[in-house]
Amino acid sequence: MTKGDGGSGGSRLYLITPPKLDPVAFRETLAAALDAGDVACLQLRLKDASPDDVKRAVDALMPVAHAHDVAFILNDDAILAHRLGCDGAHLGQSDGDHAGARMLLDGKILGITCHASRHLAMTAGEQGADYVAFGAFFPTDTKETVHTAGTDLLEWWSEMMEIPCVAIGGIMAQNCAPLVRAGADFLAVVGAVWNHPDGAPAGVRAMNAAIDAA
Ligand SMILES: Cc1ncc(COP(=O)(O)OP(=O)(O)O)c(N)n1
Ligand SMILES: Cc1nc(C(=O)O)sc1CCOP(=O)(O)O
Ligand SMILES: [Mg+2]
Repeated sequence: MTKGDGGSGGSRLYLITPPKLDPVAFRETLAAALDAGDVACLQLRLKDASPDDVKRAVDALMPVAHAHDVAFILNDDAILAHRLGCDGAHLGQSDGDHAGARMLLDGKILGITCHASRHLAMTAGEQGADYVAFGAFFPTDTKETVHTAGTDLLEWWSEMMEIPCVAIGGIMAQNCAPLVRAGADFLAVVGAVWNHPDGAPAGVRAMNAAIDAA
């Protein structure tokens, strides 16, 4: 993950899967979304799935991501990400030992959730995170959120640090401009793409157009 070089503000799209999916049926949906425009990486985020289910999803979806030159990141589990040959893992504050994950994922991507905390972000950077994620920026139906982040955090981080930052939480084409301008390297979205009324490809196009226009 390098600092954004996407749209005018430098942000790129970070796509996260819906929390439940049928891997085989979802292959085509994903391919159509990735055909529609620039996506830097795809995070497989299946909640309450067994390791076997996650493996089936990785086997079905990682080749689609790679065919589109999109990095494939597994949520929540660094050991499984390593075992399944993913390009990296995204870990929250309750998803195990970050320093151990850093060693295991040598040469791979490690992203860490930092909520709205400068302290957590500094610690993640010291532990070798390839990106830090701040959120939630806006209300979201995708997940119950406790923390609220503001654009000051993105400005502070991007002025001070070379490590890329990801903004997440309720981000849509209509509200993303301030995040782009504040220095978010990546905008992570679920609903803006998968719940777009005109379908996921329209969601990807709308997000990229909004990033370019910011
Ligand atoms: C890019 C990105 N940022 C934040 C999160 C949230 O991670 P976490 O706090 O572990 O919560 P869950 O996603 O596991 O519910 C994320 N997944 N991706
Ligand atoms: C998975 C996740 N993590 C968040 C955080 O604040 O850490 S918000 C969130 C949900 C993102 O989905 P949507 O783009 O639909 O709001
Ligand atoms: Mg997690």
